[in-house]
Amino acid sequence: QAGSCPLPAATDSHRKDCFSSRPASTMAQAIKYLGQEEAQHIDEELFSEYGFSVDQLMELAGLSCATAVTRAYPLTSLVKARPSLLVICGPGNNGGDGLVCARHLKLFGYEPTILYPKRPNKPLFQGLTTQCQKIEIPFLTEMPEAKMIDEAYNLVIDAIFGFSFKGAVREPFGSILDTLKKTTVPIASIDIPSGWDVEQGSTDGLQPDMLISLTAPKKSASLFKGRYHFLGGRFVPPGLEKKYQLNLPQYPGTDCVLQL
Ligand SMILES: NC(=O)C1=CN([C@@H]2O[C@H](COP(=O)(O)OP(=O)(O)OC[C@H]3O[C@@H](n4cnc5c(N)ncnc54)[C@H](OP(=O)(O)O)[C@@H]3O)[C@@H](O)[C@H]2O)[C@@H](O)CC1
Ligand SMILES: [K+]
Repeated sequence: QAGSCPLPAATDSHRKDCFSSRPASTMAQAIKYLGQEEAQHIDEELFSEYGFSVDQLMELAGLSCATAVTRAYPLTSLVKARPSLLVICGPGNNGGDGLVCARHLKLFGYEPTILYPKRPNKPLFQGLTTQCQKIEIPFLTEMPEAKMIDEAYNLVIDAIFGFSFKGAVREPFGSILDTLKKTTVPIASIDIPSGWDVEQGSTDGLQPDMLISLTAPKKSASLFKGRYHFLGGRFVPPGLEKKYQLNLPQYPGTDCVLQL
């Protein structure tokens, strides 16, 4: 394909620009890290102005998360005999992303188990729960002890809180996060490490090994110290990206995730 590039002596960066849908000038600008209100405005606009439904975007978000997990922790890299994962889902849409992620990971050959202690009484979440139950993903009735988690699972997926988290953590999630802090298995956090202030992070909170930022990273992601930071949620319309000056990097080919 390189022969079709109109630039003379196409270097790698020239080639990238040739096959990019955006002008070269925007590619160098740094990706924007969003504040809490800005993330919520973008979310609302996707529904109100752009006509998306929650379940549509949740499906794409959860698929991105499952795909990113397969990149960072391929089946062949897992240390336990079984490809077991613990997915902990919270009471909002971050928890919904976790349910979708668990379903895809099961189809990708992993063995997820879900903890979903506070379930919203809404058809969307009931449907996502049924879908997981029907493909024989087990649901735990209580949070295991840290030692048991370290023995049983290769990875914990943290889908407890996302960009709407505020204030002091309420139960049962305070105890769940306290237990998670005592575990040594890697943690992959969806959108925000749960318990972190969306903008300021947390000095004594979770220290996940992986962060999957959805749509665009939030401000606290600049404090993430783990090994893998991925961007997912490849559904942002160009008009919205421009309005909020997100400066999103180009996803490779047809991929739904990108390692930052
Ligand atoms: N456009 C996008 O990018 C898309 C984003 N998506 C995903 O949605 C996520 C945002 O979802 P969200 O707005 O539903 O909020 P989320 O963060 O899950 O939490 C809300 C829940 O937590 C609770 N809660 C809050 N604070 C608490 C506390 N201190 N202690 C205890 N509980 C607390 C709060 O309870 P309440 O205050 O209502 O009692 C409520 O039940 C986002 O991060 C991304 O993952 C995708 O699905 C689709 C496209
Ligand atoms: K999270």
